[in-house]
Amino acid sequence: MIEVRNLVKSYHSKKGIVVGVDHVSLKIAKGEIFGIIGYSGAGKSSLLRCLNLLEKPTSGEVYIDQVELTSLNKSELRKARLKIGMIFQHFYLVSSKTVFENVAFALKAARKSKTEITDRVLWLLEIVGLADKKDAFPSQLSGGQKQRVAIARALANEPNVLLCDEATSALDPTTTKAILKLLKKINEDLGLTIVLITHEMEVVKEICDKVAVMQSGRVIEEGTVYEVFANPKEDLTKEFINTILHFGLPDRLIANKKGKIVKIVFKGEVAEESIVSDMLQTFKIRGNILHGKIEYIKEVPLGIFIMEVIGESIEIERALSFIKQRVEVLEVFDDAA
Ligand SMILES: Nc1ncnc2c1ncn2[C@@H]1O[C@H](COP(=O)(O)OP(=O)(O)OP(=O)(O)O)[C@@H](O)[C@H]1O
Repeated sequence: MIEVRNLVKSYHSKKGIVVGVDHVSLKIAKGEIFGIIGYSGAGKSSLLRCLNLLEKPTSGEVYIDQVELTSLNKSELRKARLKIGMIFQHFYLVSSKTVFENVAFALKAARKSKTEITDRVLWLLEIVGLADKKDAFPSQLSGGQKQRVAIARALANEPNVLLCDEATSALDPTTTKAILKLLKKINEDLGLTIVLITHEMEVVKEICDKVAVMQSGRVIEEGTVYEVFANPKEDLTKEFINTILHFGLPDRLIANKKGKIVKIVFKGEVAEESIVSDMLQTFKIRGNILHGKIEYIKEVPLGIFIMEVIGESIEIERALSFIKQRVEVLEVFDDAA
């Protein structure tokens, strides 16, 4: 339902031309929550803003529901944009207007009747859990409540797509969780496609179905969140995953290792089986678990273990091939973790 083909966005700056987005192609299915992760300057905002043409792409195409946005005239684009909601890190509420008026404003622009507006605003405030704050002003709200108002406003015109620009980056971890839960609920209840950009892997793990990793304007890795967590290919992706799985080993352990250090990833139900203990009983080896964790990504278990396997080389080889037949990812570290 969203497709980006060969998108380029470059800027003219004093230092010359800066390429924000460098030939990106992506497909995002209807009803999906799609995360785009990257460090500052990777091109996430530029890409997101090209999806509703807040930024005009330098070249390439943007399709939303088969409509190519860059080919629309001004009034067609205005109409198309009503179906693409957007929320931001800093909320951008109008401080002189109440919560009700902030949400109603978006509907007034779409020329709805007064009763229609009242009914819809009250319904939206109910959805975001702020019915009791309708007469409050933004200054009287917490950050999480402000973002809820912004979400209600973004949903005012029944969009099919919601773009989230670092929507939880200004919030504390508990409020972040609550806002992500609300986004998930909206995604499920209203069938909304959500594209979010973030620099936090936790946000991706919490609600995204798919993720694209950006670096220097390019998408360097892409896939389902589960697969990317289970088997990251690029160093940057591994770095992001490490921020929540913390699998770095102390240098001291690596320097003093007696056997082989291996990383074993168990996917799905395999994570709950006793493969490691079977291996230890079957072969003449000893194993020290250095790190072990079972993560649940959308309730599907993903087990990641790092262990030192000690014994005769031939026995270690046999043990590892035993494991290899039962799991999809087995990495052997010789000198580094
Ligand atoms: N209006 C602009 N003029 C000049 N260069 C820009 C402009 N907007 C973005 N850039 C440059 O494009 C590149 C990508 O920026 P972008 O803001 O899209 O990255 P980002 O991943 O969203 O980072 P951040 O999270 O810091 O916003 C950067 O090198 C940035 O300096």
